[in-house]
Amino acid sequence: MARHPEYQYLDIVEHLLEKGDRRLDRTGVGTFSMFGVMMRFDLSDGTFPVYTTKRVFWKTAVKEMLWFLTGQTNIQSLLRDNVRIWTDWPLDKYRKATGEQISQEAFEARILADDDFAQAWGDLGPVYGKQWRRWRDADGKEHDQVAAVIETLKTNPSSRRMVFHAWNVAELDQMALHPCHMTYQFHVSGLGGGQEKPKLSLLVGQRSNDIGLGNPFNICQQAALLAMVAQQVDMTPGELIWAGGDVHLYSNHVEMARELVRREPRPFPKLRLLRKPDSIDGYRIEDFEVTGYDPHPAIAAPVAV
Ligand SMILES: Nc1nc(=O)c2c([nH]1)NC[C@@H]1CN(c3ccc(C(=O)N[C@@H](CCC(=O)O)C(=O)O)cc3)CN21
Ligand SMILES: O=c1ccn([C@H]2C[C@H](O)[C@@H](COP(=O)(O)O)O2)c(=O)[nH]1
Repeated sequence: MARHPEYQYLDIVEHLLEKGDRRLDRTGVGTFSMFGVMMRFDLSDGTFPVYTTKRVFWKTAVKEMLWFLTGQTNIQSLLRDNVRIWTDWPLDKYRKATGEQISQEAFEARILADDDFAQAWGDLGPVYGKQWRRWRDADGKEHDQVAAVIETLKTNPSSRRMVFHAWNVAELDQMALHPCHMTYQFHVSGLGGGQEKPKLSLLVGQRSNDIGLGNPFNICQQAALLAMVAQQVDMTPGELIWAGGDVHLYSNHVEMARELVRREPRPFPKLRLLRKPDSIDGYRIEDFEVTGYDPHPAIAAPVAV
């Protein structure tokens, strides 16, 4: 039997544990790192690559992807959806600016209850959603890169120019964090005719990746994006190909990593979209049906801010 595709991930984890380059990083936590990594996941049979060697909260990750697609950049809308993974950055900024040692819970409650406060303190700047849907050019015109890619997929699917990306150099200094997953490039195969629908693949270029927390989220949310776009253009999902630049294990994730490589992967779940919305803007978390997910237990780990 073929080796379980999750071993691509576990091999990276193991390599970082054994041979990772020890370095200090921006957060001060310290990492074990390697540079230049690729993984490929075949999604054509409905496979949804949610890792199984720990429970991955795939709904949270997919909700984050849906939030990117809305073009929003304020954590208020994430919190309304009970997604708390971005709170640390505005919280850190607020504490440093005001000296107030507010708890995460109290800060989140205030963002939710007080729109003015959310405006002032909950915005992450022009991060992913803004760049994907409303990239501003030098003349002030806004570009919807996602809609443009979908339009090209419908009208000229053999194009080699179906890309959207978030690394807007002019606006980097206004972002809470620089984009980590940066380039999304689509490719269609099987256009030569025949019975089968064409296959849509996605290559994601990610300059920096937290292998313990970020990667499991990124892989399943990128697979979810591919499934949505494929459905919109009436194609079958092909491969998700993921290319990482600085791929690192934070030093406070070493115990989790050792446990992950001790565990044996179980079959990946399957994803089905229960509804076809009129456009890429119409998806909701309820549209994602995931079956056969039977992971090992969750492992809690701190996020480096
Ligand atoms: N250091 C770092 N790692 C990241 O992965 C990361 C950042 N920073 N900054 C921006 C976003 C935020 N991301 C995050 C942040 C936290 C979790 C996290 O804590 N995940 C938990 C469960 C969280 C939950 O369900 O609420 C996990 O066990 O996966 C995941 C991704 C991904 N990105
Ligand atoms: O989707 C994401 C977002 C962020 N990360 C990680 C990668 C790094 O550990 C930090 C970002 O720090 P930089 O100093 O800007 O590289 O966040 C991720 O893995 N996935």
